[in-house]
Amino acid sequence: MLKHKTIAFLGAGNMAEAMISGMIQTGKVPAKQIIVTNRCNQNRLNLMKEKYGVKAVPMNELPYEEIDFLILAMKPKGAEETLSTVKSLLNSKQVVISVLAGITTSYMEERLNPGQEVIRVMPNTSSMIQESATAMSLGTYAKDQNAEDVKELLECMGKVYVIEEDQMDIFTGIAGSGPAYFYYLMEQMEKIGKVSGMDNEMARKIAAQTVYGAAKMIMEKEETPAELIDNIVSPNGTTAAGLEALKKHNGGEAISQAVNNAAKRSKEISEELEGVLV
Ligand SMILES: NC(=O)C1=CN([C@@H]2O[C@H](COP(=O)(O)OP(=O)(O)OC[C@H]3O[C@@H](n4cnc5c(N)ncnc54)[C@H](OP(=O)(O)O)[C@@H]3O)[C@@H](O)[C@H]2O)C=CC1
Ligand SMILES: O=C(O)[C@@H]1CCC=N1
Repeated sequence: MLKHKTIAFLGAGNMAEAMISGMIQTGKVPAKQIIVTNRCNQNRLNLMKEKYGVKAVPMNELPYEEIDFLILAMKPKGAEETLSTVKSLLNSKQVVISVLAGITTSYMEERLNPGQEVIRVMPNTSSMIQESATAMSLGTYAKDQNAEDVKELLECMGKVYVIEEDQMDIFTGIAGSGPAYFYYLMEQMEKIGKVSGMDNEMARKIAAQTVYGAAKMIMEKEETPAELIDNIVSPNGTTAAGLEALKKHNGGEAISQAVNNAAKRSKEISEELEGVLV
């Protein structure tokens, strides 16, 4: 089905590129069926065209009548203006998909024509290599067939989880922002490796392989994280010493706070844009 769909991105930034990269790699969506636009950065559009073979056009040349799925991929603060612009350009068969943090389906529905299908999505930048953990929540009017097609589209970018929209903030805290926490962690590992005399490229690869292996164990084995930790810890050994330092420096609390703070910010964005004081 996807090969007959035309998908347009309003926004040509990091997230749009990661999603396009994932889509193209599967071969399920022909590059010529993908259109990308932005407000002003022509260099960026040229790059998307050259790198992925997609169509890249100025905003005023976007062929709305050809579009099946319109993906909003600009910053959340641009949502209001964009929705009011596209409202009169869309027909009732087109689906609006938003990847914007904090923008709720009801926010979109209130600003579009009655009955317009909307789907809220939260991918992450690992879409680039088809390893995103992506959430989707359906708006009031999303039809089953379109929801299935959008899920198939998102599966080009990795794993997809259909969730209730009230879980979207916490999902954003864990998975939308999550890659950044692991990059941060790996950056610290690389730094300390370097301080101890290790080549930093080598330390980076070693840290990444370690995180990758640990993630793969969780994905492929039945054991819980606690059981997997148990398999590593020797009494009075190196891991016990490492974990003791993590606990002493509130490592667990730091992670919880990071996720919570991101989730809180997602909720705040919704409230700010709805005009509710926070
Ligand atoms: N980066 C990430 O990891 C994730 C991001 N998101 C969401 O994705 C969205 C985009 O983030 P990201 O790609 O990182 O941001 P970027 O700043 O990299 O890209 C934003 C893009 O939107 C364009 N743009 C801005 N305003 C408009 C507009 N009104 N109409 C069309 N295009 C516009 C910009 O170009 P120009 O200025 O030329 O218009 C630019 O190409 C955000 O809403 C974010 O919440 C969601 C999940 C993960
Ligand atoms: O930082 C942000 O707001 C966006 C949403 C999730 C990841 N990046």
